[in-house]
Amino acid sequence: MLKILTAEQIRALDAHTIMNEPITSVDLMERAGQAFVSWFCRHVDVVQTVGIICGTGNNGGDGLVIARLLLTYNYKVKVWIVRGESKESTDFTANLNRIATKHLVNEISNEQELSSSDFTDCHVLIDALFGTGLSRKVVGLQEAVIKKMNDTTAYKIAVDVPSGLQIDKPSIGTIFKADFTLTFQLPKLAFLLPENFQYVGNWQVVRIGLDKKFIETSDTKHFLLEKKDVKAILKPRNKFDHKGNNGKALLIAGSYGKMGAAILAARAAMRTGLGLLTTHVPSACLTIIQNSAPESMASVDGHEHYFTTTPSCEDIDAVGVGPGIGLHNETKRAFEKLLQQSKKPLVVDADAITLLANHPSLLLLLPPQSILTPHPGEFRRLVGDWANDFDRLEKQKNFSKQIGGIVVLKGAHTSITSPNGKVYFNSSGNPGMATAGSGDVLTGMIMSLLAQGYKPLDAAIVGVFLHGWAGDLAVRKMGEISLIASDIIDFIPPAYHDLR
Ligand SMILES: NC(=O)C1=CN([C@@H]2O[C@H](COP(=O)(O)OP(=O)(O)OC[C@H]3O[C@@H](n4cnc5c(N)ncnc54)[C@H](O)[C@@H]3O)[C@@H](O)[C@H]2O)[C@@H](O)CC1
Ligand SMILES: [K+]
Repeated sequence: MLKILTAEQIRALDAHTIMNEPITSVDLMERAGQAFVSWFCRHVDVVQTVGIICGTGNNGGDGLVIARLLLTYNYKVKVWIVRGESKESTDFTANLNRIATKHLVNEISNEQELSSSDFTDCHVLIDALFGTGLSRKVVGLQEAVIKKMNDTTAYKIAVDVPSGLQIDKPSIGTIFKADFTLTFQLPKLAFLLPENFQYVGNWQVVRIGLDKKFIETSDTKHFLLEKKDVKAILKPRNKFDHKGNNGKALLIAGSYGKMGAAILAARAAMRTGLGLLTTHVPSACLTIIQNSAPESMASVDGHEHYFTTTPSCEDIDAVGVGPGIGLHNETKRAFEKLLQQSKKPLVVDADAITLLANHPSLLLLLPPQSILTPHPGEFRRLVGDWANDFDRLEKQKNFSKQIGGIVVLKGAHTSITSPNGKVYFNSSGNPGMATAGSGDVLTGMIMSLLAQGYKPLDAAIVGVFLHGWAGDLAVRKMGEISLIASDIIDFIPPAYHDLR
């Protein structure tokens, strides 16, 4: 699990590494520059002209290291130093002195120099204006430089952080729009929020050897999940296992015309390793579920077309409710009865979430540790609108606390919040998974894991990561455009295989 630290914590981490490794700050800067260049040389052809725009702080210092190293690898490099009110940092100055080919370095100290600076013949632009030291909105000359960079057609790469982006709070003003951000040592919170994708682009972490112990002891509530975290949670199968001890689940899903949701969730639950599944369906839909998910038993509702009669949860390890059930009054009443009789955590999705939003008194009936899996639209119905994605995250944390349960807010980097305020961001998955039924598959998977005895938070973490990983395997064969929800189910087995 990668910890996500604030800008202040990262500054302390840098300082601690310099003191304790020990390493001089200029050598640490060299290491950061080398890490950047090692990635760069593997991804950018040497025939490309590279423009590097540097501030006069340490981010700019990184830019100068990168310039010097790229020159040794025979890239055609042009450097622009943007001068503002801030003084040169010591390591910036040291690295400026190390550049032998001074004629490649241009200065931008005023609007006039900016207008005569031509970035247009650069194939690649590297932004080293501001990094984690940004403390306020970018204005004046620096803002004009960022705008000019954004206006070019060059492939844009940010060093550590796109200039103008605050890493741990909402940003205002002009921000560099990177196609790619190579960030040092740890992921940054802002990178995980949808509103910042336009600035951060795709991103990757490169390690620069910052102090591991300091990171381990740093306090944070934000984490990025890695494959090895999920591997560590997975339970092995036992030689003497039988279907009875691999979990019994009850899925309440589907209605007339929306049976696909039930089928996808049921099939995903079985592929995720469930022992026994009962799917509760309207009477007119019995044949559909029996034909499409033969591994599931069926429980038949009193109504032909939608959920009205609450099945018994006795002897059931986990219940999943919501996909495709609709919003009828009788469905609301049956759902309410289900909540009243449930003693164990439930997995609540889709229409069941909308019922909770439409009838907030139902929230009080949710068993503790229940898992809600809203998409942003459903989440908005639950908590109202948000001012920005940091605010959305706060609302998600507060809502988890309020219901004493786990909220899985779906999207790229799905966030999983637990009542103790911790947030786990997913690192698997791809845009191909933004397709009808993908959420139903996730519900089936999480319900399956919960029934198999995973703790609710673990069921959510494993379910979300495995779902994304299956999607990542599926996309290689199917492509982003053609991928459909059933493909995700088909790739659960190799995804499990990869994680074992
Ligand atoms: N400190 C270290 O040991 C290391 C730092 N590294 C690099 O250093 C960066 C952080 O460097 P700095 O702390 O020097 O800060 P930056 O280089 O991000 O910013 C430089 C300075 O600009 C000023 N400033 C902030 N916001 C401004 C604004 N809106 N308009 C005008 N001026 C503004 C501040 O005085 C700030 O210190 C990291 O992002 C990373 O790239 C790396 O070299 C790794 C090691
Ligand atoms: K930058």
